[in-house]
Amino acid sequence: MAVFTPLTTEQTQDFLLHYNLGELVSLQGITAGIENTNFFLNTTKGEFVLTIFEVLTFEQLPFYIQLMYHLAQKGIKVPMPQVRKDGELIGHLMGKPASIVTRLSGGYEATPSKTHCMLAADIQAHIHLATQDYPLYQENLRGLPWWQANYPKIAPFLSDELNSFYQKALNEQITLQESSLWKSLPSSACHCDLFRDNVLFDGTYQSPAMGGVIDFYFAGVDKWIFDVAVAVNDWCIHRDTGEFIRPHVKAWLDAYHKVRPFTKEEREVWPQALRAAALRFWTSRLYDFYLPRAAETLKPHDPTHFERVLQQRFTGYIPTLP
Ligand SMILES: Nc1ncnc2c1ncn2[C@@H]1O[C@H](COP(=O)(O)OP(=O)(O)OP(=O)(O)O)[C@@H](O)[C@H]1O
Ligand SMILES: N[C@@H](CCO)C(=O)O
Repeated sequence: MAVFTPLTTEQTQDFLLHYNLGELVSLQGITAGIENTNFFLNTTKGEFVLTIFEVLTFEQLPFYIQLMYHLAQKGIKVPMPQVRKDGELIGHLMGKPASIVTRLSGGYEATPSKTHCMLAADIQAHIHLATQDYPLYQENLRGLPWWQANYPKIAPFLSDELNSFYQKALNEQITLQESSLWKSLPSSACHCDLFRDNVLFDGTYQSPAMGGVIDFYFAGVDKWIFDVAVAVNDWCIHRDTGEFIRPHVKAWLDAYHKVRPFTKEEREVWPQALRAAALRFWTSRLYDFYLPRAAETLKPHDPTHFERVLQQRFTGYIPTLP
């Protein structure tokens, strides 16, 4: 369903000529994604994923692809972009940018246990530490300025009650993110979309092992605490209510803290960071729901889910940081 750009055997073989990856063995379209065309690509040299970028441009891609390369080189389990014979990581295929990365093993876990949370938190903390010396800069393109720019487009679709709720949350973030406290928090290139479907696990449900983190295409420089908030708002909740599953969120925060200890300032802003993370996805989901892209054929994610998560982060249980 989501193979927007099909490829023939010959086109794939021609593209492979730009790499030292051996001969084509098989190519199979992946139907899961909604942004790009992805294929599992097997060659005589190994198993890879070939991506044709449907939305991101050639100029926008280096930040994301080099970031994966930077992390993979440091031994963090993320797809390793393959270097072409011309030394580049990105090429052209069917008039669109395209790359080949290593295929990670495992699958994503729809119902993560405490152990899955600990493994994902551990790799998140290692990613944060490892991007401190990443030289490319791009702010989180789905950060506060994006919410402010796009709220007026969404507002006409919302009830008065939801508009006041949205504005209350947005105003809190404007005050917070202008503060010297927020600006002083540790930051570097973050995944910014570390949801369950972007982490692969090997092993069994009872005894999982980290397969790796995928889909870095919302990555940007942001506060580490925001990235943690994004993750726990997805991994550690009851999906029907948005409430935290307390043992899961505790497991996440403890595992992260063991690798990269939280600071006093982060403890101070934590409840607001959780609301920032909920507002970020409520905004993008409202935007995609009411203002879908012209060519979009797939069902957008449910915005009311993040409305509930945000409500919970104002009135419900907030875990304390270790
Ligand atoms: N390097 C990889 N190794 C193993 N599997 C991968 C890899 N990259 C992608 N996949 C598989 O392809 C699926 C779709 O990939 P991805 O999530 O990146 O799609 P997308 O269209 O780029 O983004 P989105 O999830 O935002 O729609 C994943 O769920 C995963 O199963
Ligand atoms: N994780 C986002 C989708 C973008 O990958 C969401 O659930 O709204």
